[in-house]
Amino acid sequence: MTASVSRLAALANWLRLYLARTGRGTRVAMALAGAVAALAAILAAETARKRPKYRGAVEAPERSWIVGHGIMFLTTHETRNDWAFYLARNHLDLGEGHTSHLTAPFAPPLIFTTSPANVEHVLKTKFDNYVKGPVFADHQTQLLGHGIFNTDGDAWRAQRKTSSMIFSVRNFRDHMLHVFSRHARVLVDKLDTVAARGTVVDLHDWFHRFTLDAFMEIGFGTPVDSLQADAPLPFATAFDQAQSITSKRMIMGPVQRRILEWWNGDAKRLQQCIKVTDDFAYRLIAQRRADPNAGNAQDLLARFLAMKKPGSNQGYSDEELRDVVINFIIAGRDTTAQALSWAIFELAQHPKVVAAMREEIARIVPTAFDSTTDDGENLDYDAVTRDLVYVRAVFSEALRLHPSVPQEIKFAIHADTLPDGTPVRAGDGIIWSPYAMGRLTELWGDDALEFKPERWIGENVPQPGPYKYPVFNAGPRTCLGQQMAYLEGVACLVKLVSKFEFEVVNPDEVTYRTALTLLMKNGLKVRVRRYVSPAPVAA
Ligand code: HEM
Repeated sequence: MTASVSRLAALANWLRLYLARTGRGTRVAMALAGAVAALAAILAAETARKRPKYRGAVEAPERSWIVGHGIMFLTTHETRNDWAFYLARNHLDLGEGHTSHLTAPFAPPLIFTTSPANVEHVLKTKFDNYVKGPVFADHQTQLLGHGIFNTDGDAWRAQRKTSSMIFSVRNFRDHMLHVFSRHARVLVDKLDTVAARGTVVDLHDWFHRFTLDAFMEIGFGTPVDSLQADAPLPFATAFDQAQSITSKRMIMGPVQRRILEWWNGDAKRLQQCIKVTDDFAYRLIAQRRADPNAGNAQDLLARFLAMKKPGSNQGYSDEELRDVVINFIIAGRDTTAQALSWAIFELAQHPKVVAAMREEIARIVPTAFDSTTDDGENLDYDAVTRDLVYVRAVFSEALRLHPSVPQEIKFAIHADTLPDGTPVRAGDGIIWSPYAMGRLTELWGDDALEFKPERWIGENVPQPGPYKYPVFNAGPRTCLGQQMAYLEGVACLVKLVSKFEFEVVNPDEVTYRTALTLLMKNGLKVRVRRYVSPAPVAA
């Protein structure tokens, strides 16, 4: 921002000196007016070209003359998800349904929907017609390369097949649960120390370190022990910043984003961040290639190292493995760390929910309250994956209001019609917002904005299904790690809630930073106290 202002000031100063020296004020003013008029005409024509010309295509509100929703896109970046909710709410209140059009000069034409039927159509029924495509690739390739989040077709299928091998029930039960429990134990010990001192900690940062440590072991067979370090790893800081910069591109055309990023310095910042994340990934790959025992390992990277590329006799190159590492760190670290952060944020404001969790934990895994035993290794798999119904509901409910992937986009290959009758042209982008969908009374009832795990529980309570609740995506590209996320999230919540009380010291500052995932912009600063469970009443 400051750089932009000083560039503008320098330009104005140069113009002032030039006019004073040459005495060409009138001619320059006329030329400038002509240039502004020409630019306005180009922008208006470009925006009009993107506008739907057929009946039944309703434009989203908040449209400006000449640039469509362009100004809204730019000015609402910081509050992107709430803007999506506002847009959906406003559109529904106007009686215009769940789907609207967004237009801006040089951006791809976009259809924004919160309709579960439309989401099902895009993610499952017409899966082959809706792809990540070249626009998404233009935005994300710098960071994600050709990893699983940023590919379609055979390249995606091959990566999905290889990576799905680690997500087996046997691996969950015999390996992952123990890894999560062990790293959660480190977190508990650290929290114990700060509870004794009464210091404030940023739990958001600690959760990212916890999930990174666990995933580095599970995914790449390489411990990093970042929870033990005094500060976040430089890699992690660079990674978060790179995500934030690339997510701004979501609604920009290629020319527009290049100019803007050059102007505001993001282009240079992104390059620097990617250098840090790449160095981290390449070091990891070199270590594994040099490890004589790597051949016996069963982790994700080991499987890719041992694999030949589809239709070829060659193994994956370092560049391709770099893409695997970066994509899976986003998948395995960020999403679950953020779900845990938002869950604790909600729990700190809902003591009755915490009491209900403790009641369930006391019934099903009572050893969790015992600080003298290392319950870490002993958490029961069936308890975590099946019996702790209320704790699981807390995790689902936190994700409903705060989905780790708050917004998604796919592009149409061929013209089509959505189930609600909205026509789609070839090349149109379809955006849906799990964040907005999770808050709509039309989908969740009058108490949609309340944090209420009870809504998930009960014999006759229908589960929402993945299209009304597309938090884990759905269809052939459904999240591969959903079960793993619940395993990690529930195990961690059991340990934390049975041992600590959390007071959020910056509740008014807690908000998201617009990025691919739902990072907390100012962290989650908490004061921690040891929870002492009441002594059992003698019968
Ligand atoms: C609360 C936690 C999680 C949430 C909310 C979540 C959500 C999602 C979403 C929305 C997608 C679709 C992204 C897209 O295509 O643009 C996705 C895909 C994926 N997720 Fe997760 N995820 C979570 C945890 C995990 C974990 C722990 C892993 C394990 C590594 C994982 C692995 C994946 C993979 C590999 C894909 C790509 C699937 C494909 O394109 O075929 N996720 N996830």
